[in-house]
Amino acid sequence: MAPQLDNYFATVDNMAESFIDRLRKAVAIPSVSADEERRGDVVKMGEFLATELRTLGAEVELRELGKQPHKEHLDLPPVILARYGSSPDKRTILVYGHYDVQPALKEDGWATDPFTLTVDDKGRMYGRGSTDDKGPVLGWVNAIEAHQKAGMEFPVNLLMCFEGMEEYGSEGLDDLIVEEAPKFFKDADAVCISDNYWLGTEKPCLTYGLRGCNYYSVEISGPAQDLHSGVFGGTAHEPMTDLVKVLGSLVDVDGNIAIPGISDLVAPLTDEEKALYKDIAFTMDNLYESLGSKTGLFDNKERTLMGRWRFPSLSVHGVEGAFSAGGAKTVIPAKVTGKFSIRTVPNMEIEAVDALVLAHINKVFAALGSKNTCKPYLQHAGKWWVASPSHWNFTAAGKAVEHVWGVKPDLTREGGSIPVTLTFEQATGKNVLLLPMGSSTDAAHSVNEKLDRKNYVEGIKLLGAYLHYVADEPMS
Ligand SMILES: C[C@H](N)C(=O)N[C@@H](Cc1c[nH]cn1)C(=O)O
Ligand SMILES: [Zn+2]
Ligand SMILES: [Zn+2]
Repeated sequence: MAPQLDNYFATVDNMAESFIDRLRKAVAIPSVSADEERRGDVVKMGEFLATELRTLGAEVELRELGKQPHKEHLDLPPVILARYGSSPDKRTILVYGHYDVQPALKEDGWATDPFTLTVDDKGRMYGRGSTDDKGPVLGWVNAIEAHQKAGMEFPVNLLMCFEGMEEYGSEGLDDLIVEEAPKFFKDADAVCISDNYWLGTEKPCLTYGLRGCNYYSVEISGPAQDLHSGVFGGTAHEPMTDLVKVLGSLVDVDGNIAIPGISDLVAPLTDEEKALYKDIAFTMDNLYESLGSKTGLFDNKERTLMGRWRFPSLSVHGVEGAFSAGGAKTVIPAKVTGKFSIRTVPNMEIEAVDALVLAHINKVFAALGSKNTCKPYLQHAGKWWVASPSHWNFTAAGKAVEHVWGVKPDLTREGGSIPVTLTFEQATGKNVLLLPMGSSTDAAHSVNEKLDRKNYVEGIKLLGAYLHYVADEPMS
């Protein structure tokens, strides 16, 4: 019999404004993990979350992780470990999320201040972190509060692990998960992560795979300081010119990775797997809507989905130290650092990819015959993850989606990365489910990131409903 959730749903609807207010407070804390200057705000956001949870009666610990690797002057932000309920008669679900966000500046092209939650007349709630991942993290907090307000018993024991470095490769968290697997996480029966997105705007999904990410810096230096290009142009090897050649050697315009040996690491596509793509509710128009253009690499949905989920990709992100302002400064930058990443898929191992990338860059640079110095290095890495969706954790989530949204969810993989997903699976030995709240048009990591009010409110219902179905599901 389906759990009786009408009271819970009505309470969530009644509390919607206060839940939006909680998100507004969270978005106002610019917890950008990649920005050293914002480290205090990342800590503040962790403390905000801890206070919200304590107020609701959860037991909360702030775990320090020590210094940030390669940046020893910086303390890593704390991991929030929390427990709500400890009944031996209930199942225990471990949820993970992150309270840090990607960088955001108004001048990047935001229509509104990125750290002021701005709700438009269509219920689109704009703000950095709204969908990635403050909305979903607060979804768990809100689900606890709505149960209390509704006078309903919470259906499971909830363990929570919220980190503040996910957008910077989850520095330090792997070790904590491994250490706590037999301690704080020992009662967990399954794991749930809400930190990805639907494929489109209408149909919810459950996600059973993620790509990994090897993130690189290539530092090229030569002159002792920036130079006047009129005085020194034509007399010295220029770091930026070298870097453009190196970056240009990595990938072609059709998205093919040009590093020798990379494609040999990719697991071959089977006929069985190929057949999965046609039934997924996704159209080329979904892609164009998310892109805001028609500049897709492929003209059909199957190949597009494969490009996102099951083949690697290489993206060039930026150049530190290069002239980037408006105007026409005639400078030769003395030192430039190119940033690029490779999204990895089965069976690409971090170390194997790394060896090929470094060998390729060193070879390309050597062939330039430049007297500058080139230093490529792996900045951070996370492994890909693919799980089995044939588990009661997924069955319960599927029923919850049908109850809340009235439709069976698609089973999807995700092109992005959540580095600790595999660690949770391996360290706890439990099934991991990704249960997204936001949609394909949310523009995570981009300008004008948003979460639709409907996805937030129904998402809070969904997280709560999932826990009820989990409580009812027979162990398989
Ligand atoms: C999918 C998740 N919400 C996310 O955005 N993950 C980041 C994590 C990351 C950062 N560096 C490497 N991985 C992403 O996929 O970019
Ligand atoms: Zn993100
Ligand atoms: Zn995220």
